[in-house]
Amino acid sequence: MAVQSTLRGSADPLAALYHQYTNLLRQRLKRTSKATRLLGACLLALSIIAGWAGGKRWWSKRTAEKEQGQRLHRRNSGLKNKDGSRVIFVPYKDSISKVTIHPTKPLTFDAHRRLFLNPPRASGLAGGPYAAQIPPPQTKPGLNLAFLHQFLSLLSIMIPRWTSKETGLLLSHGMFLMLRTYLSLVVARLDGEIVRDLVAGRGRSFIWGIIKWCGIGSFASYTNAMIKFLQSKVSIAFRTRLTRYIHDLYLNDNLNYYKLSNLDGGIGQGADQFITQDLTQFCAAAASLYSSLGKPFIDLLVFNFQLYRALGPLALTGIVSNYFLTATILRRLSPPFGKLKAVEGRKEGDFRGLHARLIANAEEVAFYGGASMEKNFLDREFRSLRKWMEGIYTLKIRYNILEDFVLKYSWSAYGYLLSALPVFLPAWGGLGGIQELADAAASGGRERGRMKAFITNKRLMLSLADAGGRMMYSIKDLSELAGYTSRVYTLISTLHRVHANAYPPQRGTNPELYSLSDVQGTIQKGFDGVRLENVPIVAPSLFPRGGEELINSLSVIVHSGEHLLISGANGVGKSAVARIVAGLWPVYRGLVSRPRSTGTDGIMFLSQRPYLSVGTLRDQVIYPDGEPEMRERGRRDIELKRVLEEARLGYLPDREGGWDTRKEWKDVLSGGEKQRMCIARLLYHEPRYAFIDEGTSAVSSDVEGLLYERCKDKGITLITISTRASLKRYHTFNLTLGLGEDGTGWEFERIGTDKEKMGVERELMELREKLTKVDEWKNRKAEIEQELAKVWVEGEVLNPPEYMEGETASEAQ
Ligand SMILES: Nc1ncnc2c1ncn2[C@@H]1O[C@H](COP(=O)(O)OP(=O)(O)OP(=O)(O)O)[C@@H](O)[C@H]1O
Repeated sequence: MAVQSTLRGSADPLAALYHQYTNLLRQRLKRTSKATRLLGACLLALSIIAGWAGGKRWWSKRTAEKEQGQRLHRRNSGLKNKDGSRVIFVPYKDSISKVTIHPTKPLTFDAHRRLFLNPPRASGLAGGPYAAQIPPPQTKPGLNLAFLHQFLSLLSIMIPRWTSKETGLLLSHGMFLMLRTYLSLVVARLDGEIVRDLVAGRGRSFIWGIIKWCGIGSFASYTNAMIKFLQSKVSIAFRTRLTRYIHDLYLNDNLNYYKLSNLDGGIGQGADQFITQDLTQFCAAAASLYSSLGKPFIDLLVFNFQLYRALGPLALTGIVSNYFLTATILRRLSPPFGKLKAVEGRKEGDFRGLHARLIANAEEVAFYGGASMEKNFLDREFRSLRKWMEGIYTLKIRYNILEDFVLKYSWSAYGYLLSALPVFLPAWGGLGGIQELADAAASGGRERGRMKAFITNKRLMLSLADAGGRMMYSIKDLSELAGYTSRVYTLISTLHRVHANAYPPQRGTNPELYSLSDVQGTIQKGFDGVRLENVPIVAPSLFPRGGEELINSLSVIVHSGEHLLISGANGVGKSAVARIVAGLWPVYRGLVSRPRSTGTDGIMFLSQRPYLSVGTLRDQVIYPDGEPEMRERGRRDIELKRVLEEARLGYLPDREGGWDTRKEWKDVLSGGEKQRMCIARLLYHEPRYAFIDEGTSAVSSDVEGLLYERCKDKGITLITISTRASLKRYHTFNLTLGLGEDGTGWEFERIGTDKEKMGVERELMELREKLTKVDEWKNRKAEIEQELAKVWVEGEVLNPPEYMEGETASEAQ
């Protein structure tokens, strides 16, 4: 027959493989003996029974696990494993799903530090004189070596091992991508055959072709759906890895979550936008890039090969040079999408941050009636974001016109030209040209042959154009990915810097006094007491600036049972002392000694603003412990009830509906109740030492006294920060800050000493003396008022008005 597909010569490799193995299996089965078959049947039966028993056990274990999960979820609780991992239970659909979280090993962080803090010089990310910023400002997010280094560094977190789950996901994704390419090839061939049969008027073949088309179509749809599904799975798997890694680095004993925005400042206001939005977009872009680059790449290889066979080397040269030309033009003319996206991310973050701030302080703003001011801030931020985005869209218009024209229309025209090669230049037209020459010798059917070859080639060309187009579109996607990559890399590098306390002095400059590059103090943990020796109290500034000295050199020691009151005017640095002992602020010079642990048997800090966590009522009392820790310590709800009663909050469990009630506690409890809840935490944890920063300022003085006495009875040594002199009676020592002319002096004295008593008596005598003069002052006051009541007119004195006369008369009486 004259009509032959140019592709028919290539036997379908998958079909051949399938036939070969089914034949092999059939032959093997025919050759087996009766005994072997019997043995096989027995083994099959045994495995079915074993499978059933195993399945039953698995099912009952799962049911028990679910019940336990539901109970623990209700209590906002989980399980702790011996290897340090935690099992938590999260609602999933109508049931509860179990999630095991393994903490990142400290060694992993150490190993990664090289990637994030010490990048190769060639990448252009090495700090140089700009170590204050990561990445340095001269590195623009875009398609460059810096992007490659950043992406590979993040990849080492997203795919930590070849044996990890993500590798499996990527492999199966890749398999489906290849399957899809193969199906496109089959579809292209089938398309040609159907048109050929239609033109030839062969009804049966035509119908058979349509049936095959539908079958392949449904399989192709399944493949497409799986590709999308696996892409989302890859994206969420990447996100899970990165989020857990970042959380482990962000929320740990080194207090990185505090230091990141209060001391380092490398990522601006906060990490929330980075961890939520930017990370999601990065993972989605990275996962889609795999298919948007991977699939077209496979398509390009396969289709180019097929077209090379069908249309000859001239066409292939044309196609390949077309790619290079297009890629060069688009790359030259594409705006810096990476940089644009990175800035957009930052602006989105600022806008979102303002909203979060308003939600957190809604009550305060409402009392002030500050809605219009807040609206101004929000509108201004949104306007800036809008302007930026409009700018991006305007830049995109020009690029999109060019991109569309080049990729859709000029490529199609080029495709027609290439498909016509076998017809007009058979000698240059590959297999198609040979076919053309053969058909020319035979009589009839030439047009039909051309038609089928053209349809097949045209479809291949379309798929190729589509693949090539997607590759080219990926240039833009890649640039945007570079922007997201830069944001996520910046976050992780900054976290590593905070974690490792890596603040090298800036080259060519001397570090400022009290800069993070020049921290020389020592913290000694494991001391039974609190001691500061020649420690300057310094309010830090964001790196690389130096901090502001509040107190030149403080030396204090607090032993067990010697309660200390820290007093002084506002802003002199009372809370700063607590921040330094807690490790929030650096110890620039001198020595700070404190107990090793925070919490039970160690030291606790109650901040000036009472904090209430999300979770149940129980969680509020036992914070920062969770329920698993509480059970581990062998503590029971009945003890919590007693603790609440001691803090004068015994009515709460009944009022709020039990220990497992979850509410927005910061809105439910009053100011005084919040402070008493914090005292309840102290009574629950029973630390040896406790800093209480204005912890009872909203509590009535009688209850305040009771709370202090209760804490002392429990053996807690109190270090109170307060301006209330009445609190002196519960303390042994008093540290007064902010003395002297410049306010950097301090005095440490025992309360109730002779010196102090003399001071009080002197004050009493002065007051008594003043009281003796009261009558004298009263008479003088009356005289002045009488004088003032007269109205002077130039030259004469008018009598006071009538109503004043009555008043002066009554006063005189
Ligand atoms: N995170 C911070 N970064 C830099 N400076 C800060 C920070 N927090 C507070 N300061 C500054 O440090 C100084 C001391 O603050 P601190 O909170 O210790 O005052 P205080 O004596 O406790 O005052 P108050 O009685 O009002 O609570 C203040 O001038 C304050 O502006």
